[in-house]
Amino acid sequence: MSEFIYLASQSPRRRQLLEQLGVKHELLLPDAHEDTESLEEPLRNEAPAAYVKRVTGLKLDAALERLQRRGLPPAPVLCSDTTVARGRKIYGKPADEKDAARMLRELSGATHRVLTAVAVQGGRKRLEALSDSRVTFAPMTPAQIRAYVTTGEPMGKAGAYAVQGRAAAFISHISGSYSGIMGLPMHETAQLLRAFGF
Ligand SMILES: Cc1cn([C@H]2C[C@H](O)[C@@H](COP(=O)(O)OP(=O)(O)OP(=O)(O)O)O2)c(=O)[nH]c1=O
Repeated sequence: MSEFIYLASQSPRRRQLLEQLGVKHELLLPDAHEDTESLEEPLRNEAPAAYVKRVTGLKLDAALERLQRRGLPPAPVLCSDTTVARGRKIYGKPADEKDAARMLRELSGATHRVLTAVAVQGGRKRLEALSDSRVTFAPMTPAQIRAYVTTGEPMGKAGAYAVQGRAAAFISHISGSYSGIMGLPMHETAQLLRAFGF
């Protein structure tokens, strides 16, 4: 039985949340030449839940390949992906500030879903979980959206906001998993890791 897991994620939120669970982990980050962006391209008409699960699987495949290539000691590998969705529309990480403002305009005054898939593989065993939450944004004025985008917080975040940051001021209601919205659902992750003996 392994003493630690590999966290294959560049997200500081995921690292922080895994630390909160008290699980010993090492980062398994991509090489400079690895193309991680293209893994996150949605297929045409792909439903959000199918999308987030598929991307998580691709991240995990890439991470396992990396582990082999580097000849690192074996241990379970954990990957995750978060996406925001309204109906079938998928909101990933904004390309730039303009894109962030567009997303926030569309999310303002409405309820959307935040889906986070987690997958762990150890040996040949692969287990997956999906966290599905709902977040309601109060109406935001154009000036509020501009000011929020200027903080830089939306960049690198699905749906162009951070529940754990200043966007909290605009969130009137949440149902589901706060940690899942932030990027790693603690309950589901703990359950998966328990199945690997943690
Ligand atoms: C909705 C929301 C997302 N996010 C973040 C979590 C994820 O880091 C990011 C979604 O992008 P992801 O593609 O899920 O993850 P990532 O590219 O940051 O990291 P990696 O693929 O290496 O694991 O959005 C928040 O921090 N707060 C929020 O409220």
